[in-house]
Amino acid sequence: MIMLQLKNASVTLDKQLILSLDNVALPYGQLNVLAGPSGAGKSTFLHTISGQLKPTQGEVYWKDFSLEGLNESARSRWRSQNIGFIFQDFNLIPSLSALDNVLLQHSFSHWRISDDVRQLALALLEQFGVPNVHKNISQFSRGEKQRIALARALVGHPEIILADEPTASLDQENADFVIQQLKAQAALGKFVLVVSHDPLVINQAAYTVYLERGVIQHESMDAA
Ligand SMILES: Nc1ncnc2c1ncn2[C@@H]1O[C@H](COP(=O)(O)OP(=O)(O)OP(=O)(O)O)[C@@H](O)[C@H]1O
Repeated sequence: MIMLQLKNASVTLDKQLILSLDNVALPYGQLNVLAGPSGAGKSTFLHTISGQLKPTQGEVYWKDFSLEGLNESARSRWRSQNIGFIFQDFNLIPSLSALDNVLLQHSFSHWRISDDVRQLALALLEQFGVPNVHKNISQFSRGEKQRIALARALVGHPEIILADEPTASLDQENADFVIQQLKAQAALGKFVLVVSHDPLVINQAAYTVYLERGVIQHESMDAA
């Protein structure tokens, strides 16, 4: 059941202790939320568990697998094969179409995009209600952009989904849509962790970790 584990892990940047985590254990199969005030270390936490940042002390375990022994390029490969990311500001390429944005990662890592991947990208965009997938990103609404970003995050079948404030720039209807999709992914057995201040998200979480000044203040389990 436990997917992510950190024990006695810390991150020091510029001689400042940014994260100090005695014991973090988060399960897959449910919506996990990381909350806390600005500057608490939430983004640093995401960077650490995704291997973009090596902890100064301690190790990150995904199931029994530690990122510790991997060099930077191996960690980067592991990340692109295992993690789907969703961001507050979508991080889409404005000059590309919706479909090309969803396929972009694959076009970097494969010399040719297979028909299966293209079909999956089209199916996800359709499932998420994105009209006219050949239109340029700049012509989509914010809600549609986050749906495109969701499709991009899921097209590689990642086992881990990390979202950084995914609802912060959306209206309630679109925010709800994103939360429901993330919950549905968790229900499929994936590991889902969302960084969020949004009460809409926190209310839907099965498990919330509150971080303050780099330390976990409390954790709460919900019946949601
Ligand atoms: N590269 C760095 N060097 C030094 N300090 C850093 C670095 N990156 C982040 N910090 C500091 O680490 C602390 C935590 O930053 P982080 O971005 O993880 O917080 P956060 O909880 O995600 O904040 P926000 O909600 O505002 O995005 C902040 O005090 C920040 O200034």
